[in-house]
This record gives sequence, C-alpha cells and structure tokens, in this order.
Amino acid sequence: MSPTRAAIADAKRVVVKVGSSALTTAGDGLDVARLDALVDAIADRVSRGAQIVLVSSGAIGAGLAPLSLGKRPRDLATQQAAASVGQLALAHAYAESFGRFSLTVGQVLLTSDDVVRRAHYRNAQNTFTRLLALGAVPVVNENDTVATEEIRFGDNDRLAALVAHLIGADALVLLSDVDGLYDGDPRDGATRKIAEVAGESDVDGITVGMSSSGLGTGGMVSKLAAARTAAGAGIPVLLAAASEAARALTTAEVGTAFAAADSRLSARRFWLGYAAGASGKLHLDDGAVAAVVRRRRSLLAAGITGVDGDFQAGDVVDLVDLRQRTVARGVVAFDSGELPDLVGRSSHDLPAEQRREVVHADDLVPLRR
Ligand SMILES: Nc1ncnc2c1ncn2[C@@H]1O[C@H](COP(=O)(O)OP(=O)(O)O)[C@@H](O)[C@H]1O
Ligand SMILES: N[C@@H](CCC(=O)OP(=O)(O)O)C(=O)O
Repeated sequence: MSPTRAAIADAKRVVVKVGSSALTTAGDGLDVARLDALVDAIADRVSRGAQIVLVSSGAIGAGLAPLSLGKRPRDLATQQAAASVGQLALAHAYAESFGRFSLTVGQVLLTSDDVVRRAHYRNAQNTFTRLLALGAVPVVNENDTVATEEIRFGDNDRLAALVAHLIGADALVLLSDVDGLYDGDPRDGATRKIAEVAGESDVDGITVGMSSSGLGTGGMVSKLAAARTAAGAGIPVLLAAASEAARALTTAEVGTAFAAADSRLSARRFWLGYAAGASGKLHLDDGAVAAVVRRRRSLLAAGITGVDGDFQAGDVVDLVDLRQRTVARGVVAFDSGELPDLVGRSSHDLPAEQRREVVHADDLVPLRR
C-alpha cells in the first residue's frame, strides 16, 4: 500500500466531502438510500475511533423537487430558496441516518467570512473542536441562503480543504460521482485514471472539466484545486466515488491519492495563501518570480512590472507571473497609490522612507510547489 493511502486509512481526524451529484438525482431530489450508504461508512470509521467532519453539498439539489423546480436554477435568488428548503431536508436526513448508530449530528453553516477573517476562523475552530470533543459529527455546508455572489465560496471542495486545515485534519476524502482523477475528461473514453499524485508534475497538463451531471458546481477543476490546497498544506487527499465510500474510509485502496507536501503550513501562512481574499495584484518579472518562489526572498519594487487593484498597506495581494498565473500571495507593505512610482526601481534609487520590501518574505506564501 502506498504511504499516502496508509496515512489516509489510519487518519484519526478526517474531513469527508460529498458532492451533490452523489446524493441527489435530477428530478427526484435527495436519494436517501445513497445518503444512508455514506453514513454507514462514516459511522463505521467513527466506531473505529476516528473523528469525522462531513462537508455535504446537496442542499440546492434536495430543494428542487419540494419546490417543483425541474432543474438546477441559474439565478442566485432561486438557488438560495432551493438551498433553504433543501438544507432542512438534508440535515433531517443526516440526523435520522446517523441516529441509526446513536450518533448525534451538529449542523455548521459557514460563509466565506467565517474562514477568510482571522478572528472568525478562530471562532469556527472552537466550534468544531468542541463538537468533536462531545462526540458529535459536524455536518457542514456553505450558508447558501445568505451568501451573496461576491462572498460565496461557490464550491464545497474548497470549503472542505479550508475546513480540513482549520480542524487540523489528518486526511481529506472527496467523494463524487466519478471514481478518481482522469488525465482528460472521462466522457472522452480514451482517458486513463491517475492512481497516485506525488506532486505538481503528475497533474501538470491534464485536462479537467466541469460537472457532467449538471448537479455539481465546480466539476473536477474545483476538486483538483482543493486537493492541491490540502496536499500543499500537508494533508493527504483521496478522491473517490461516493459509491465506494466504504472502501475509501477503510483501506483507502480506491480512487486517486494525493500525497501531502512535507510541511504543514502554520495557520497564519495557510490563511494567507489559501483562505484570505486578495485585494489586488502585483505583476512580477521572471527574476522576481524566481526570487520569491524558489529562493523564498522578499519582493522588492525592482521586480514588479505592474499593479492592479485598490488596496492599502496590510492587505493581501496576489503575485502573478508574466503568464498571469498566481505564483504567491502576500501582505503588501504599500498602498496601491504609492506603488506606480516605485515599480521597476532598485532600492538605492528610492527615497529612504520607501526603501523597504514591497512584500516581506515572512508575509509571503509561494503557491506553486
Ligand atoms: N479529468 C477529469 N477527471 C475526472 N472527472 C472529471 C474530469 N474532468 C471533468 N470531470 C467531471 O467532473 C465531475 C465531478 O464534478 P461535480 O459533478 O462537480 O461533482 P460533485 O457534485 O461531487 O462536486 C465528474 O462527474 C466528471 O464528469
Ligand atoms: N452549497 C451547495 C453546494 C455547492 C457545491 O459545491 O456543490 P458540489 O459541486 O456538488 O460539491 C448545496 O448544498 O447545494
């Protein structure tokens, strides 16, 4: 067995995320038989001593039938109405289903502010810790009814990766309607399943597409991003079919396993790299990218070619390379208004009061491994 699968099989604290496409069927809404099968697998793992946090999608899907809505609505207000009805059905179904094993569930509905703002992050952390200590199974979803377009996570894969770090999980298990990551869209037929992802080079260049069921939100794009986020932060990830939840949660010998990076990021650096919202962008030349990403240096004005956005010193910004890829994130030490006069200039050309790093190395998290 690969060390990654062994670590997932032995993990004490696990975040399990299940997608809409695995729990709901277009037209019929919530599929209680599939939900029960998932709960069987989770309850078994709990009985073997694990603590599980379940991130469950499906509120919108479960709300369609009761509201006589045919397919997933596109507008936010109807999605929110469906989520409002469906979340209640979902929570009720989980309470009943876990009740078969005398397990108590606690509902945790989060908005992005709850993990993006540092003080809220700590508060959410306390709630999870207490629920787990009391033996309950937290069931998490985005608080869809109040999340506006601007502040939405939009996909629960990312939410699951953030929750995994927040609770100090030892593994993240993403369950979907597809049995792993393929090297192209599985609907194309000639594609191959990737069993192990050891690092970035194993996934560079593969094609990932959107949901085929029309029920899910982010498709494989968001699952891959979430797997990279968690693995990059030191948490091994398994991506498998929900129909194989039992094996995923016992031997972990199914699906695609993503190896964890060696180090677990501190809570602050994880927040900076993955959770915080960015207020602007700094464009970097190749030399600056090499300095901040490979040599872990501070970003100096000389390596900046352009500035986007309206931000203040202390805000989080994305650092992007010449190909427009975000290569790092960091806390900027200047207001956006001050920077245009400084970019491209070396430190000794600058007035003494501006002769400082634009982003200090301690406040900077490289994103590409
Ligand atoms: N490279 C790929 N490997 C695996 N699945 C892919 C890939 N590209 C696109 N997909 C699609 O992504 C879908 C899973 O995403 P989605 O429906 O959003 O799931 P969920 O509801 O579980 O979040 C699969 O059903 C599959 O059709
Ligand atoms: N919060 C939404 C789910 C959003 C979502 O990420 O869905 P999915 O891609 O199926 O995991 C809901 O409960 O319907």
